[in-house]
Amino acid sequence: MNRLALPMIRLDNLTLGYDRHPAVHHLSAEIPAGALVAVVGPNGAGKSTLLKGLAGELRPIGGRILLPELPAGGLAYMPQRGEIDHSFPVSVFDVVAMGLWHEIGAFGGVSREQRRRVRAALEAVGMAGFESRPIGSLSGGQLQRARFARLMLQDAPLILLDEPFAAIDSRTVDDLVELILGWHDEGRTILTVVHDLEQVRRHFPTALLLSREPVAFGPTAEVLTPERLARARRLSEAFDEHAHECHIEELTVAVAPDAAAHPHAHDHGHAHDEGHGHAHPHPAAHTAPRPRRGLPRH
Ligand SMILES: Nc1ncnc2c1ncn2[C@@H]1O[C@H](COP(=O)(O)OP(=O)(O)OP(=O)(O)O)[C@@H](O)[C@H]1O
Repeated sequence: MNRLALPMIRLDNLTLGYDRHPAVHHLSAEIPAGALVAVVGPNGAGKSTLLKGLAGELRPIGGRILLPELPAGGLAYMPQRGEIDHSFPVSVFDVVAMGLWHEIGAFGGVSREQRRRVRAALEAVGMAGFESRPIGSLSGGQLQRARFARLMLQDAPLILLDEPFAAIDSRTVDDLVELILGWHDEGRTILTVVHDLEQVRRHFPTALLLSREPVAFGPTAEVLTPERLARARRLSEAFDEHAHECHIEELTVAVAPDAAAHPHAHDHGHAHDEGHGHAHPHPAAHTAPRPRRGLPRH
């Protein structure tokens, strides 16, 4: 069977948001296993929110996230880089070794073989010799390399990266892009939030253009057209930040195989395949609680 034919991620009319205010909605898509997808869109488009939902950190307000091919512990998520406490007394080695947590558990020690793997991961990101350095002493680019090393140790088939190239030097960006392309060659499924559209055009075969709803999903050259980018900007400007969940009728029929119920969903013919009988919900996110009320505001 063609490995690329299997959906790694399936979104069914998904709505994600905060305090029941949608941040991104009407999102339906099938992302095949092995895809390398750039998630793009204007500020506030819902890109980070989508990744949080996929990572199980945010429960859907409506619709479903299905990860039919994902083994337990098979998802590695790298959120946006936050501030780090520079007085935090932990070494680069220890931070990177946290990538082995699913093997080691909360109280386990690191074996000789695992130490070797931590060192190999540091070497792969160009950080050999930095093992004993306090994490707080690293530059922004070095810290991002260390975070990539930690992610590598998770050895996950599904990788979610939120703005991994933000505020780092171009040499580091090039190295991190190479690592991502290597993971893609290994057959992993990768979703990366990227702001630089030139980078997306150069390196990412597939793009998902979001603007509070999906604008387009498919081959990058077909997604990043001037018309679609303009539409994304218009949608973003028109979005009502304070709207409650809308089109409740749609949300309650989210699992019905009726593409007409979510017309924005398949801009590039990524039609639903209702035949994946082995699909099981995401362990953390899955189905939304039943919507309580609807205010069809737009
Ligand atoms: N924790 C939160 N609580 C409430 N609202 C939030 C929260 N996080 C994000 N939002 C809102 O959700 C919407 C989508 O935000 P999100 O961070 O997903 O967008 P984004 O596309 O990643 O934006 P950017 O490119 O600026 O990082 C925005 O209106 C944002 O203000």
